[in-house]
Amino acid sequence: MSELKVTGLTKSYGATRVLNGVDLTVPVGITSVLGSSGCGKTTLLRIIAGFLDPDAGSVRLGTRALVGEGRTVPAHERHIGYVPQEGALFPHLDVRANIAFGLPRRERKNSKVGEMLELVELPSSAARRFPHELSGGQQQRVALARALASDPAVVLLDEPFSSLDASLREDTGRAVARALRARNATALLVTHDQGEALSLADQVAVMAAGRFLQVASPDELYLSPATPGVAAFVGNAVLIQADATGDTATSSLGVVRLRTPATGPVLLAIRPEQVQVRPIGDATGPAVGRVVEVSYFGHDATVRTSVGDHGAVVTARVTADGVPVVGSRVSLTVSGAVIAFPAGQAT
Ligand SMILES: Nc1ncnc2c1ncn2[C@@H]1O[C@H](COP(=O)(O)OP(=O)(O)OP(=O)(O)O)[C@@H](O)[C@H]1O
Repeated sequence: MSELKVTGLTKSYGATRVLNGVDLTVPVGITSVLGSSGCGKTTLLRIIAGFLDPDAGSVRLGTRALVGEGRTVPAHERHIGYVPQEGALFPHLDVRANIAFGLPRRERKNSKVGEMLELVELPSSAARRFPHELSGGQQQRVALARALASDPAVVLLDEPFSSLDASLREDTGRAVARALRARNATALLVTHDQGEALSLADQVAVMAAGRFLQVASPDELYLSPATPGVAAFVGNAVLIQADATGDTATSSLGVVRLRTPATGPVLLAIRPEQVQVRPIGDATGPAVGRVVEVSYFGHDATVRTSVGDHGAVVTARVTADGVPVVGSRVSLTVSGAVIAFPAGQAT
């Protein structure tokens, strides 16, 4: 499959600008576009697929311009597979006919359908079933099989797991990623779920307000966020003002160790797993907070506490046996080295 390159894409709906000069290179592998609702992810995919024209900019596939540079290739000539959120399958056709739909007549033979079912880890017996006889996860696997059957140059997946429940979402996501990798696909996976983006993709592009804040591998994105906004969005860091003097900074959570030395006003990005919560009196730490909300997940829980005179809310992740009561006062300590951004850096 080929590399997809998007350059300077701009798109407005009426007076509202939705894409603001977007640049992105999608190499072979899985690239995830991660962003909150309404930031322009689907608009980007629809332009790449050819369902929508940009106001400016270009999309290239390998050496071929798909749009921009004076030409517009129609959607059906772009060799792009599209997997939408849900409801992609034709309800009156069985799985075999759904998968074969995009194939030239001479290729609509059993072996190709069987090969695609095997690729997406469905039994060959699924071929005779109709979409309403499949689970949501199985339907999405068939939708991917249909998109891949015609050997597209690029596969676009628009929140393909968002209608599935949590456990099915994880299993289906892994199966889809395995199938894409087995085909050596160039895939663009749109999601607003950071866990999905970080766990499935080779490259993650974080989008906000019609532009990319950072494009990096999952671990680089998590460990070295480019801006406070990326740190807050990926990994749910709390941003706290502090005063840095070299290796440490003084904040409302006490003196914390910095990942890289800094001097003067900084914005700390503190992740929930870095905040230790203990009952007051049990080795009280440098800061005291009041528990305002607890979300219990079983394997762990997140505890939101209000700290200091201005009531800054700090989130901590605690083990299931260490969950404090809402309204109680707790001692807070930050462990490990913390990421610091210069105060005033754009988000
Ligand atoms: N055809 C349209 N006409 C006018 N505004 C539109 C149109 N399509 C989308 N928008 C607006 O453009 C913005 C971006 O929409 P888009 O669907 O690209 O976002 P998204 O990131 O995919 O959101 P979601 O995750 O909720 O699907 C939104 O504010 C949306 O309301």
